[in-house]
Amino acid sequence: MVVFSVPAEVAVILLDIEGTTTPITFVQDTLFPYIKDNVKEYLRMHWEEEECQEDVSLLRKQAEEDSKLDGVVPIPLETGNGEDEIERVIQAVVDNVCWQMSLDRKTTALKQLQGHMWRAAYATGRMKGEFFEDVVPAIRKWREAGMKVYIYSSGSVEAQKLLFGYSTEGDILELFDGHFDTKIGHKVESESYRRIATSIGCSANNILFLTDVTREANAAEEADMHVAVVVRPGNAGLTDDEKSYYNLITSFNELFLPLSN
Ligand SMILES: CSCCC(=O)C(=O)COP(=O)(O)O
Ligand SMILES: [Mg+2]
Repeated sequence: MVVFSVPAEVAVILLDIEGTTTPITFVQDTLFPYIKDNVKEYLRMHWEEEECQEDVSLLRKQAEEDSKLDGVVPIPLETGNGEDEIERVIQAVVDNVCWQMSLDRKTTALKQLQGHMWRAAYATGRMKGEFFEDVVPAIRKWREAGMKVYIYSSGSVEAQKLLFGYSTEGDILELFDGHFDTKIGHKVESESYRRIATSIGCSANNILFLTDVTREANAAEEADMHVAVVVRPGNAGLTDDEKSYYNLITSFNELFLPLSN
């Protein structure tokens, strides 16, 4: 087993979700199809609610920002409250969501709606968050060794809390000291990682970030975080240059903590 020795200055482990704690297949085959299959019904049921209208406004604003992109679906304002008019706007929202999902976009607007939609699926037991088998035991060990553990995912904080709160391992939210999503900034921008360090109250070099995406690893490294790239079944392949540049781990068990020396 290859071992990555965590530098002594690291006191915080920051984790990505998809491709790091959780198989990409769970996201692609369970979480995302639920959205595509249920978005129209969800919008019809919740249309009059404030939360739903806030989600739609955010999606509309995002569509305006995306107006130059190929295939973008604009979301018109309702010009009345007749059933046909509401149905016309709902259809535009559905088409916009499906367009964004076809590109696996990580916009805050899309992720916010998804988080709200998954609430019912988790609460009724229709879905349970899944993790690679090494994940939960390793996090428990890190915490016993005094590490703080945070999540940083494109999935909204609400979606993250559902995944860890309703999981195959039960409610494991207590294992985390906090959560970050794209409200702090996008995962490929180094400024996001600086803000996370400030928010946690430590230096960036006190943090080790684990992710499957090298553009995210690169941004974190630029902000002075330590990084390791997680190689899991089903993740995108890495180039030879990436394989030789980054510290790679295939399981959280490959992290060797300074306190366990
Ligand atoms: C609770 S996260 C749901 C998965 C998701 O929507 C997503 O975008 C995951 O992205 P990540 O940044 O964790 O790779
Ligand atoms: Mg990921």
